[in-house]
Amino acid sequence: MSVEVDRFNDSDVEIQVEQDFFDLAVAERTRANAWTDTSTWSGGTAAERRGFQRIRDAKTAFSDDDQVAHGSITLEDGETYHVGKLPVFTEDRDALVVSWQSEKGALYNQASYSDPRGLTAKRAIVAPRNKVLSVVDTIFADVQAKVAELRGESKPDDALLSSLESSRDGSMSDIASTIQAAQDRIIRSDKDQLLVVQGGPGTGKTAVALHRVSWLLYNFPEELKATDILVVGPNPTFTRYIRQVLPSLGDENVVQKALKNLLSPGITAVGSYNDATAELKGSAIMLDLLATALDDRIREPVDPVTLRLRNSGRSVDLDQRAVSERIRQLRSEIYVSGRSMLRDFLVELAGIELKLLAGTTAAEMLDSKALDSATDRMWPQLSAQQFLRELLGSKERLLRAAPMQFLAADIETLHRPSADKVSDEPWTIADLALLDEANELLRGEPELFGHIVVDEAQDLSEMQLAAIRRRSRTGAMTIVGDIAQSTGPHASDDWESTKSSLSSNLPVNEATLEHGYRVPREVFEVALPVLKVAAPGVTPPRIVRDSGVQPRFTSVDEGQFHEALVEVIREHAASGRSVGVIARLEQWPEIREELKATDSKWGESISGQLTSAINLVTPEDSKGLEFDAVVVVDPQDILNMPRGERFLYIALTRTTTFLDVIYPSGRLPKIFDTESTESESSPQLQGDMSGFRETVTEAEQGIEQPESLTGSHAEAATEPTSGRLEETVVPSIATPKATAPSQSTQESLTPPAAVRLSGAALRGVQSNARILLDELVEISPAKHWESVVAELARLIEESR
Ligand SMILES: Nc1ncnc2c1ncn2[C@@H]1O[C@H](COP(=O)(O)OP(=O)(O)OP(=O)(O)O)[C@@H](O)[C@H]1O
Repeated sequence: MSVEVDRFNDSDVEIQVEQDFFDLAVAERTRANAWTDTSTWSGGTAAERRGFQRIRDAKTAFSDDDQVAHGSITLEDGETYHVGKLPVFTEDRDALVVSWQSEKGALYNQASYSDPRGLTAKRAIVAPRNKVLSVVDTIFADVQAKVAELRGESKPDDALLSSLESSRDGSMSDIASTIQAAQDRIIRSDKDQLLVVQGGPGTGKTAVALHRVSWLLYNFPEELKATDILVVGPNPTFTRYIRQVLPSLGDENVVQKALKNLLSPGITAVGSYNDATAELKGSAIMLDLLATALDDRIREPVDPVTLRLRNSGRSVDLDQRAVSERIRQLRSEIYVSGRSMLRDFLVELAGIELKLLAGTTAAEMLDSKALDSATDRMWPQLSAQQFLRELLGSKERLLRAAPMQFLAADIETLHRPSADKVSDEPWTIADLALLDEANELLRGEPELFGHIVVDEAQDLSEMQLAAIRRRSRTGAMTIVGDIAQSTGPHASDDWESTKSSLSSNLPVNEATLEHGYRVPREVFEVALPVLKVAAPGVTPPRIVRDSGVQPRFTSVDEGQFHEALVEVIREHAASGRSVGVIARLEQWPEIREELKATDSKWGESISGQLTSAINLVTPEDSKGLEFDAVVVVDPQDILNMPRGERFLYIALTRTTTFLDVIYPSGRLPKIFDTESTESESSPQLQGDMSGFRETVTEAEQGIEQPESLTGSHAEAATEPTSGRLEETVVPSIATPKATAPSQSTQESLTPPAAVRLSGAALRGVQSNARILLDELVEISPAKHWESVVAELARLIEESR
């Protein structure tokens, strides 16, 4: 049996020891940064050489203020190693700090309750700008690890908790210092595979995928350069949101692109969701249609081919059969090369016919414009846009190219009148993948990458997956997403079609991330009934933390809706929170008006730019993003979208702490009905918090009506209500489903006032105590509970 105990080791001695170490390491790092040439050094292990190389490459990525190490590990033999983002060596090439990507550095994140990986302890070090403020020691001893192992759970440590509770500023940060063991296994799994990672909202899929990129670059420098890796995101807003993570790990120059910019750079798509056309255009059957349609543009001549000669009224006739024969040979070539070879052949044939005088060439004698037009008549010069426009604009062309399985109705679905000019063509998101395929048929392979990461991959059509697959050199990819958040016209209920669209001869593996880090328990309880309807087959994430803040539901009279909404938004912004206001685009004009009227500044997801304060976000754009506070505007409106339940689930799970749901009076969707949802409990939530989930009895239910909107979440946090929804009514219209405070088990664990623990320390104690309590309750009959209580008291005392 083993137990993990977190100790806040605030002793001055320990802090001074660490400070001395930090001073030395910072000095060595500065000295190493002054080197201009490390190439002459060829000694040491491969890992050390990579370390040196990395120091040189990362010079621009790290400032002197960057924390030189985020923790340390102590091995069973007593050796201690500090772990940081960048290795640091002394002049004698001793490693002072090992990189988190190295084998030794990995142990810091890999060690867990059930598997300490040969560590006796690890220490998290808080040292902003390299000034050591505190250290937290995790001691791996026998009893508690066994408890955790039996429960199959991982308890968030304090470093993780404080990272999760830190406020967000509109762009994602790295997690190198708090990677969890299960995440670490995915980050370091085999390079040569197609790896699909499924995980609920906030389980760290994006973070894991990006850290995997960093790990690959560190460990396979010969095979993978930063420019060999492609990270594909769902839209430019998301790409902007994540773009700082890799540079903050020292990895600049990785290509990070939104799908539409990858497929057809420079073309603005006027996207359409969920219509039959998008669905058909996304299906793999379009691959056949496009190939046949392009081939159909190549015509064999029915008469001799006549070419005019330069500066004379004369021409030369070429044998129609010879030209046709050559065209048949060239059809299998890439389109543009085939055309160029045909043109060369016409010149060659003309040379034979013309019986050239010595010193002259056929190319000189032929009129080049006439030669081009003759070639064009058989093999037209086409851009991808021209080809697709002419195909979609002609039922005859579509009909000739249609594969067997096509119905007449499919032709109608695809057909659309062409715009007057190619540049005016109203391309849709679905067209971009068709243009990409057309480009490949016309010009051959696009730029290839050694490893491709795709985020939010659950929404991709077969055509989009084909476009990604063709950019992969070997098929090695990391694909992350959540089936429950799959919403487009290609929404699927499993990963099978994704795997088969992307597969190569490399192994295909699927991994799952189970723990939800972003969303606190209070919020997930609200999202859970929505998930059950949105994706009944999907297992909910195991939520790792409570925030102590209850979600707030606010009903407002129609006439005052936007005024009240903006008041809620401004309340969050005034507290320095990043705010995501998730509303359908149709609602935006009125929200904008009201924000303007109150002199507020805000960012908009449709422009791709988020701010660290107020942001207007569409449900579609909200995928992958997160904020300190989320305001969901008129949930019924979101439910009315196609796949509305999934969009609502996504919207509700974007917050790290505060959730406001605001709706016009009488429009609270039934899905939030507390009575119908309260009776169904979540096995996952129970699994995580058994014995601690607050249940609301009939007697406890009541109508709580705070007086005005000024009641804040912060107040709710200091005086926790155990009801599921905190409901605010503006103006004073009664809403039926609010609940009154009840005594929660969490409250009963609060230590006496004399024990002064920081918030994170207290939660650490409570969390340890909970695990132990559950375990003891399970194995002890009720008469032994006295000893359980004594054990709790001891734990609290020990953690002071
Ligand atoms: N080990 C960790 N340490 C610290 N923070 C973490 C850890 N794992 C995840 N997080 C944080 O949790 C949040 C959610 O992570 P991320 O965006 O990667 O989740 P996701 O699974 O991609 O979510 P979604 O499905 O909603 O896009 C981020 O703020 C991330 O930094």
